[in-house]
Amino acid sequence: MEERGSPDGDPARSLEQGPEGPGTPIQVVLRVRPMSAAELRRGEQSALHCSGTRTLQVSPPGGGPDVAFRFGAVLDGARTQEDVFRACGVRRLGELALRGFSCTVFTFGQTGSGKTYTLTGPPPQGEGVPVPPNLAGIMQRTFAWLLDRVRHLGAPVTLRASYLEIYNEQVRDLLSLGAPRPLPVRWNKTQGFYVEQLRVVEFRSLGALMELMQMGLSRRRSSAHSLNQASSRSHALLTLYISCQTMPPVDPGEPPVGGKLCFVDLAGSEKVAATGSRGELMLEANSINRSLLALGHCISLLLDPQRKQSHIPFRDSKLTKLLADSLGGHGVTLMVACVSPSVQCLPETLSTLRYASRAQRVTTRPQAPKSPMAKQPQRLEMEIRQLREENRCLRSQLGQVHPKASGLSGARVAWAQRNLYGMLQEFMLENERLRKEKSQLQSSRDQARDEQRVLAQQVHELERRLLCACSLHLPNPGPAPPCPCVMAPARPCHVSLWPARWGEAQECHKASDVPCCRPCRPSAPAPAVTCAPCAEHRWPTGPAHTGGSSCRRCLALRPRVAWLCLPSPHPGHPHAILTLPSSRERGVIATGLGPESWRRC
Ligand SMILES: Nc1ncnc2c1ncn2[C@@H]1O[C@H](COP(=O)(O)OP(=O)(O)OP(=O)(O)O)[C@@H](O)[C@H]1O
Repeated sequence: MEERGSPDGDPARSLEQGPEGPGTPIQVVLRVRPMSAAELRRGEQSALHCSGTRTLQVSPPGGGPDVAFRFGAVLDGARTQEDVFRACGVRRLGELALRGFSCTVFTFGQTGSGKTYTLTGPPPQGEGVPVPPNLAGIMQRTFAWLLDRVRHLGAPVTLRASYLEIYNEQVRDLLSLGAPRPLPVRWNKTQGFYVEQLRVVEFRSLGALMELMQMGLSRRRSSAHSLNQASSRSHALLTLYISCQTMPPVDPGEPPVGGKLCFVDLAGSEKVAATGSRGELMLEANSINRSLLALGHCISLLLDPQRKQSHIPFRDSKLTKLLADSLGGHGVTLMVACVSPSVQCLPETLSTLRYASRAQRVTTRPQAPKSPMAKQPQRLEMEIRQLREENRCLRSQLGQVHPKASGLSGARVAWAQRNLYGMLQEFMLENERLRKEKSQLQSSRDQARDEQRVLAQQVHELERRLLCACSLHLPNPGPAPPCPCVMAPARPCHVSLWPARWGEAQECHKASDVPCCRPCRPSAPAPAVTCAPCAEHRWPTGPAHTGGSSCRRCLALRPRVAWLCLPSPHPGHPHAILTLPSSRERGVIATGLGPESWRRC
């Protein structure tokens, strides 16, 4: 007897040895369904015989030696749904999922071999008619066990579910609120392949989960053909997301530790000639066969020890993308291979058996996602590395700064080098102090500016009033004169703003005895003039008197003579000297200026 397959033990035992070890093989359980009523009617013979609990013998129809296949468990047609559930060790997978592992159960086999029956039981007898409890499949039994387990766990667990199908190479959400529409499959480093916008529904009770499953099953594509009256035309993936909040997350936004339990009901491989599929059924069959071929190709390549994981063509189909982690990644995987006992189905059965034999030699490297607490040492290590690097940079910067240039004493530098953080703190305090000082200075500067603006306005107003007053007392101010004091060759005392009406700013000379610009006026003496002829009368210097050094009475008494005009003794100044008959009297009158602007030489 030829024996195929190399199971190293049952699934449970292998997982007990530690799924986090170097590599765990995919566990394979073989289920042989009983002869169907149609097969019995046709009088078909069985070609399969179970030998013990783990070996299947295949008797070729034309005679010849039996071929034996060994799997983790072999279950014949007499085994109940409960037997299958127990033999598959799904509870063990559930426990692993609760610990954060990603677990997958998938059924594989030709069309009509009993995959859907194994996972979810027989098709419902009518809408809303539940599957009898004794016929419930692996999924319902796992749900019941899980909800019960969570209830007794004593720690808060969040349960959510998603349900999708891959139909004609399109992913459709079976739990979508509207009509299912194609969803993209994406990839990222943390999640691997995932379906974008897939609806994930939280549930709290077994009833709610059953409803979700029924909703998905009712929406899943199925059709009738010669080998199966309710043949699934799509691959369906129901995933349970289990989040255990046994320890508080380090970061508030961080999701709790979570595992996954995924049930995959693959569509069955079929020979179109055997099923008689035409039109749409044939297109569906081609799509199913193509994706199963891609899956088989990946499994074959995964067996090659020389082959690196990155070279496995998981991207060839949506199915292989979504099963990538279960087959070659960090998941724990159980495959339930389903076959028909009929001799008529033997070629497909042998194909399934070979497929399953290869699969059970594929190993994965199960890995639970790191909990936040488990991540902590890594995180701290990274922080320490970053701080060391920062420290090194600061030290090198400090070395570049000369102590004298930085204004730090040698003792302070030594201290700072010993304690870089202390130094940084000191700089920050100093910086803060300087900022405060700067803001105070800025506010007092602004205040002074405001005061200056008010004073300038007041000055301007006063000057305006002064000018108004002057213009009222003068018969004709004439054109704007320069300040008379500029004519004196004396040192300027200051620059004064002469009234705008009379021109621009002029230099003022204190030496002048005529008050000129405003600031000079108080300091300029106002000497009294004594009449030269009579030496009796005195009058204040000013524009009111035009008679030179004679009082009005003396002027009236003296004889009138012509005045002599002489060139100016001050080059560049437009004035003339008038000589009076009396040699003792001389005066200077600026040409073209009013009487108010004369002065004595
Ligand atoms: N172990 C079993 N005991 C009794 N009936 C079974 C068993 N397995 C399968 N059947 C019946 O066989 C028929 C085909 O089964 P099922 O639909 O599960 O096959 P399948 O492999 O899912 O097919 P497909 O790939 O076409 O969807 C169904 O009527 C189902 O009730």
